[in-house]
Parts: sequence; C-alpha cells; structure tokens
Amino acid sequence: MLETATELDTIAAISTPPGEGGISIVRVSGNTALDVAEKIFKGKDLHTVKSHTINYGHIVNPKTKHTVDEVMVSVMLAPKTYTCEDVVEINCHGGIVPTNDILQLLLSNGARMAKPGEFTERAFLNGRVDLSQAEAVMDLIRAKTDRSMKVALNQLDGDLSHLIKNLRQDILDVLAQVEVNIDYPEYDDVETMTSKLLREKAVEVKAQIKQLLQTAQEGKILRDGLATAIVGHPNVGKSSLLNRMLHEDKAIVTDVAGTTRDVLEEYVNVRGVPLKLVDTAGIRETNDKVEKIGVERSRKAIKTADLVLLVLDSSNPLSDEDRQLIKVTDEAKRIIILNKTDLPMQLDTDELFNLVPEDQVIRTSATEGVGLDDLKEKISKLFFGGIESNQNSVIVTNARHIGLLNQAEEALDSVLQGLKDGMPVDLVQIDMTRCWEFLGEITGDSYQDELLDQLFSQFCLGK
Ligand SMILES: Nc1nc2c(c(=O)[nH]1)N(C=O)[C@@H](CNc1ccc(C(=O)N[C@@H](CCC(=O)O)C(=O)O)cc1)CN2
Ligand SMILES: Nc1nc2c(ncn2[C@@H]2O[C@H](COP(=O)(O)OP(=O)(O)OP(=O)(O)O)[C@@H](O)[C@H]2O)c(=O)[nH]1
Ligand SMILES: [Mg+2]
Repeated sequence: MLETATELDTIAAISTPPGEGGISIVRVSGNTALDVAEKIFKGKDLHTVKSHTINYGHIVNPKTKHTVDEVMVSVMLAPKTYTCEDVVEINCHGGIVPTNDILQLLLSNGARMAKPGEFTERAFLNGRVDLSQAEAVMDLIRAKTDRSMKVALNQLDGDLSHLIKNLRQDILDVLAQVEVNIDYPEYDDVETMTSKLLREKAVEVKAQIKQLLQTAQEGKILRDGLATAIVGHPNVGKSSLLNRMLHEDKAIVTDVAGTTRDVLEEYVNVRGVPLKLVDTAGIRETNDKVEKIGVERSRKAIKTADLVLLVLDSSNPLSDEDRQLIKVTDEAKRIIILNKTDLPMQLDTDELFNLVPEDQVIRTSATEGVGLDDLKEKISKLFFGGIESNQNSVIVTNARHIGLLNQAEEALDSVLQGLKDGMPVDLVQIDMTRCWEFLGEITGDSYQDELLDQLFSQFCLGK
C-alpha cells in the first residue's frame, strides 16, 4: 500500500553539488517543512506568504542568535510540488560552510537528513510519478549526450509508463472477460471462446513487448554508454587515437613502446552516441611488473567491451602478435583500424582481408587527423543503423525494465503453450496474471520495499 503524505516525516538535504559555487540550495520537504524553516528564518512569516514565492531574509541560529547567511527562501505548498508535500528551498551563498551550517540548523530544528533520492522517492510514494519516471530523473542527470537526454526526458514524461499501462489494461480487460464467460456461460463452447480471447491477447501483447525489447540494445547504450576498448600492440597509436577522438591530450603519447600502463576511460559524444572509450596498455609478452598488470587489464577490457577497436600499424608488416590479437578479439564486435597511413604502407592488406573477411577496416592517421570521421560514422552505423532510427518511438534503456519485459514475455509463452496443450483456462489465467504483474513492476504498481531502497540509494543526495 502507498503511504500517505501525512505519515512521512520532514526531510532536508543539500541539493546542489558540494564545493564553492554562486548559490547553493538546501531543500526541505514534509508536513512540518514551514515550521522547521520558520524557526531559523528571519524575514516575512513563511506561514503567511503565498505559495510558490521566493522570499528575502536571513538565517539566524535560534540558540546563539548569530546570523548565518543572507538568503532567498522559496515556499511551495502541497500538493503541487516536486514531492507533493510542502517544500521549502533555502537559496544561500554557495560556500561549504554556510550551506552545511544551514543544513545542520534544519536538522536540529525538526528535520531529518534525507537519504539519497528520497525527495524523488516521495514524488513516487505520493503518486506524482511512477517508478519508471522516477528512474528517468537519475538518467536525466547522468545523460552524457543530447540523445541520451531526450530518451530520459521522454521516459520522465511518461511515454514508457503509458505504453505499459495500456498493455496492462488490455490484459486486465481480457482477464475480466474470461471471468464473465466462466461465471455466466451463455454458450456451450465457452471454453473454446475464452481460449481464443486469451490466445489473441497473448499474441498481441507479446508482439508489443518484443518490439520494445528490440529497442533495448540501443537504449542501454544511450543510457550507459558504449564500452569501446582500443586495443593493439604497443606503439601502434592507440593513445593518439583516443586523444584525437576526445580533441584533448588526455593520454600520454610517446614513441616508447609500453607507454600506457593502465586503462584510461573517457566519454566522447559520437553523433549522439555516448562512447566510453577505454585506452589500454599495448598487449605483448613482458617481464616488466607494472606493464604485466596493464596487459592483464587490457585483456579484461576486451572481454567486457561492447565494441573493440583493434589498432594495427600499417607502416609495419603484420606480426605474429597482431595475428594472435585478431584471434583473441574474434568473438567481439570489432572494427579494425589501420593507423599510421601517412607513412609508407608495409602491411600486407590481402593477408589482413583474408584473416578478417567480415570486419570493417578503417584507415587512419592519428597524427594527421585523417579517417576519424569515417570511424565515427561506422561506429554509429554499427549500433544504430544510421542516425534517425528510433528517434520517435519509446525506447527501453534500463536493465531492470528489460529483465521484467523478458519475464513478461516468458509468462506469455507459458500462456500460449498452455492453450496449445489444452490446459484448463483457469490455469492459463494464472500465467496471464503473472505477465500483468511483471509489467506492473516496471511502473511500480507493485513493488517490494527493498527494491525502492536499492533503486533510490543510487540517486544523488538531495535529489
Ligand atoms: N529549485 C528547483 N529547481 C528544480 C527542481 C526543484 O525541485 N527545485 N527540480 C527537481 O529537482 C527540477 C524541476 N522538476 C520539477 C518537477 C515537478 C515540480 C512540481 O512542482 N510539480 C507539480 C506542479 C506542477 C505545476 O505547477 O504545474 C505537479 O506535478 O503537480 C517541480 C519541479 C529541476 N529544477
Ligand atoms: N606517423 C604516425 N605516427 C603515429 C600515428 N599515430 C601515433 N603515432 C606515433 O606513434 C607513437 C606511439 O603512439 P601512442 O599513441 O603512444 O601508441 P600506443 O598504441 O598508445 O602505445 P602504448 O601505450 O605503448 O601501447 C608516438 O610517437 C606517436 O606520435 C600516426 O598515425 N602516424
Ligand atoms: Mg598508449
């Protein structure tokens, strides 16, 4: 059951990032938000100001009577607020000391320290947003490209919620229809009729779930970034390529083989796709203790990557180590990069094409900045089939949602199998109901308290 606003205590937290800034915001939410704020605020009586106004005054320690800061205080009365509760936001000077002092004063005057994500959790508990919308708030904060942001914003707007709610309503309708048919059989062939209803609905919902799941790969990449490992032999130009992609000299580049010792991760926006570029240590047999560990990490990066960029030095013949690396990365989604094409070609491309007949091969010069546009184009094509795909449809991005959609689909498979096997309708109904429940967990229509704790604990403090 949902708790009502009156059962929840008043919480407070700093909602802006820690450190120095122009302004910091300390947020308070709950039944007694105004009482708590009023105790430490000198200015207009906050109980009498209009809702959704911002009010000038000072924060004064009620015990010592010392002025802590000069502030602006927003008063927003329930229910039309972020949490659906009374909200007070204290806009103070953005320094660590005033901000923390104000929070401490609120805590010693009746507020409790908010847990991470607790304001958004309240927006959920009080029914302003559903669970998938609450999750979108965090995706929005973490979005790394404009496209990732758009997907999160659509989810926050309730696009996914509406789709799921409609599916659930359809299932509920058919379940009700089946009940009626069982309770008041008007025809002799009621069993046949209800089976037909259930089958048709199961097929229809399954098709929609499948369609959603097809967006999952793209969705997950937009949300979490595409883990892209740049691998290859020492000195082939991996770090130089990373720097080129970032337009910044992040990684150390030297002509010494074995320069990169540890993996380096950086995000880069490639046509709206967030790439998590991972520069790795050049892979070779080595006795150097530090380099050895780096090489181990490179091997691990290959295993966990969504995409491997295997870099070869075109100004040198293919070596045995190169051939081995081609084998090691064979299972991965891969693009081969022939780097140093500004130098005379020494690599036997016929041999290479024989070794990797299926792969995209791109020629680059990291030093001259040649071939990088081509590389970006290929990456975005490889994962998104062009720029315009899925721009307007609902996209699932979240591993929790994907898991539940898979479970819902499995339940529908059981429905269809049961009908095929001539199982009694009341047993088939159970699987249909399970499907309805799995979908409901996406929007939080049903949930366990542990789930909320786990979800919101990943949020920012003050959100
Ligand atoms: N100062 C401040 N800025 C902020 C937030 C905030 O809480 N405080 N937000 C959050 O952290 C974000 C804005 N999100 C918000 C979402 C809904 C409501 C809200 O009050 N919704 C009500 C009333 C809407 C209306 O007036 O029409 C509702 O949906 O019922 C407020 C903020 C970003 N900026
Ligand atoms: N001519 C030419 N030189 C390049 C190119 N790319 C990189 N280099 C040079 O090759 C050398 C090695 O470059 P890095 O980027 O450090 O190579 P790496 O693959 O990261 O090497 P490790 O970190 O040791 O594995 C440097 O001297 C670069 O300037 C290129 O496209 N053309
Ligand atoms: Mg390097």
